[in-house]
Amino acid sequence: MTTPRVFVVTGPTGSGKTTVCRYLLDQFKMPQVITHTTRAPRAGEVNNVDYYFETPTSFATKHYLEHVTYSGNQYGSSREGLQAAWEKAPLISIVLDTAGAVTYAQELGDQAVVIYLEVTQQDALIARLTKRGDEASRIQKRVASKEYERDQQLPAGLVGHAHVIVNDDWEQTKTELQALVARYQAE
Ligand SMILES: Nc1ncnc2c1ncn2[C@@H]1O[C@H](COP(=O)(O)OP(=O)(O)OP(=O)(O)O)[C@@H](O)[C@H]1O
Ligand SMILES: Nc1nc2c(ncn2[C@@H]2O[C@H](COP(=O)(O)O)[C@@H](O)[C@H]2O)c(=O)[nH]1
Repeated sequence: MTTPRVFVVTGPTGSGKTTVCRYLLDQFKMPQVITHTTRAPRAGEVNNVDYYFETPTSFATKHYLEHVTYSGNQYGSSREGLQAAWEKAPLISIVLDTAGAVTYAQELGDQAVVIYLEVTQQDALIARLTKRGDEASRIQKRVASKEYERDQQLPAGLVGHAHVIVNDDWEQTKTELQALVARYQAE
């Protein structure tokens, strides 16, 4: 029987965290934990699917396992969200910034399978955000944030715990993800 675990997908903005979780859902039926945010939806994002989009007032009423401020917006995830996803499948995923990933590793231990995504060329990250359709002003604000700088490196608290995947080549990334899922499906 597969042990319940959460794949915590973290890394810099634009590194492919959301893309990886979509792939895990499509390919392996791994439900994604939906988190809460006060940021405005991007084009095509849907409330209760991509995020629970909150006002600052409604955000404050929720009970979080962890919450952070990222580039001026608030984000948070709950134990209830994890349980709801685990009711559907033993292997689930969540997208978090590196501060959230450190908290999950501390709180959940081996139940948290942390994947740190990185991209060799930093220019590629900004090009990907532009291609994704992010407004230039939002990209500039994000790139100037201290969280952006921080997430460029694997935090000390995740060294020896995280699986590092260089997401330059999507085909190679898929191969590494397939191996990781197979390993945890068998444990
Ligand atoms: N290996 C890859 N090669 C090229 N483009 C990629 C690759 N992986 C993801 N992308 C593209 O890069 C863009 C950013 O990816 P994604 O939204 O998954 O990043 P993210 O890490 O979730 O970003 P953020 O933290 O800003 O939400 C998307 O348009 C996605 O299609
Ligand atoms: N610690 C947490 N980080 C979260 C959560 N939900 C999303 N995120 C991370 O925030 C940034 C920005 O996300 P974006 O969708 O605005 O690009 C990114 O690193 C996400 O991984 C959360 O609940 N907790």
